[in-house]
Amino acid sequence: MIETDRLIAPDAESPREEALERALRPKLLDEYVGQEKARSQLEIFINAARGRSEALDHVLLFGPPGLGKTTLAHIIAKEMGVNMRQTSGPVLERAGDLAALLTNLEPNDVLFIDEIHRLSPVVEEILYPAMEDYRLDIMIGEGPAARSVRLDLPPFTLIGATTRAGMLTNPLRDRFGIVSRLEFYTSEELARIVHRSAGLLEVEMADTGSLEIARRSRGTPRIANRLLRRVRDYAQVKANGIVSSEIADAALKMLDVDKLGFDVMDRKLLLAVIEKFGGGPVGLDNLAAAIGEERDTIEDVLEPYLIQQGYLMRTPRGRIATLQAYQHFELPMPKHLSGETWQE
Ligand SMILES: Nc1ncnc2c1ncn2[C@@H]1O[C@H](COP(=O)(O)OP(=O)(O)OP(=O)(O)O)[C@@H](O)[C@H]1O
Ligand SMILES: [Mg+2]
Repeated sequence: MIETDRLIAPDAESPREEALERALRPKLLDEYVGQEKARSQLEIFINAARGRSEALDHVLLFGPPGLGKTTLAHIIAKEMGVNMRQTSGPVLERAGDLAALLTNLEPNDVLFIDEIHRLSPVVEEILYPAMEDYRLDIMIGEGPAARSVRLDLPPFTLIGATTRAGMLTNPLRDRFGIVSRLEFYTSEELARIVHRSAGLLEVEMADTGSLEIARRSRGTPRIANRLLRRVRDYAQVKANGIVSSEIADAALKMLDVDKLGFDVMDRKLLLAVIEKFGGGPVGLDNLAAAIGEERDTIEDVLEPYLIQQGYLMRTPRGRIATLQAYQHFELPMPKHLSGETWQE
């Protein structure tokens, strides 16, 4: 029944999982759990824009995979009462691809560009005047016959999503009026999400069961929903389908997700820093080679949660395992960590 090789990988892997996710996706701002800051800001801006019958200002959503960027983009369009067109950075190869999308928008529509840090420079160039003045400047023809044509666009809202705000060029970032950073969710928030999803999936769930799943979901709704589905299978076969905290715990143990929600890859990374590199500092390339993972996967997917939870530190000289990491694995602490005021 396990459909992915990394159970807690925060990116959606199969088309089947994407379909399942769509079914669980909240549709309105009120159903969107957590992210208080982003939500309360958006609520005001959306109401104001609607009140003036204007397009909402351009929105940049950033944060690790699976925290709800795509979900929020859909919600914004829905709350604005407009259509949403969706594309992604790598798909827009030529200026004409973007022009085709933009010229088809209705007034105040949303254009959602996922992975916006991967736009090609030529596409980015024509996006600037489109965002700023709702204007397209495109070249038609080649050589001496080439001429520039200007097209007026209807007012629209660009929503960009990225896991890598740092990779956006400054001119692009500056053109977003609303910038929202999504944060990892607390266990209580994730428990609410699990509870809601369990209702939609018609899983019988004890509150203690949702909390057990929530605690082990790496702060990420996508992982929480995925673990819920696996736990449901287990409960169905082993326990009349009712998910108690004991059942959740047993299922997650079987799936090799530990008490902190770390899976095989998390443990491999932390143990490599500790055992192969003496606790660090170790550079990203060396670490990637040691555990056989891509640099990008380490930076985008594995590290953010380990850093946020205080198991790993990112320093100018490389990654360092913290005291907590040694304690988690019950390993003897190196001297430099046993003192109280250890400094890098
Ligand atoms: N705030 C939330 N409340 C309830 N469910 C949520 C919330 N955020 C995300 N989810 C659930 O998590 C799933 C993944 O969210 P989403 O696809 O929006 O993540 P993402 O940030 O776009 O990820 P990626 O970076 O991989 O594109 C959604 O299908 C949805 O069911
Ligand atoms: Mg997404």
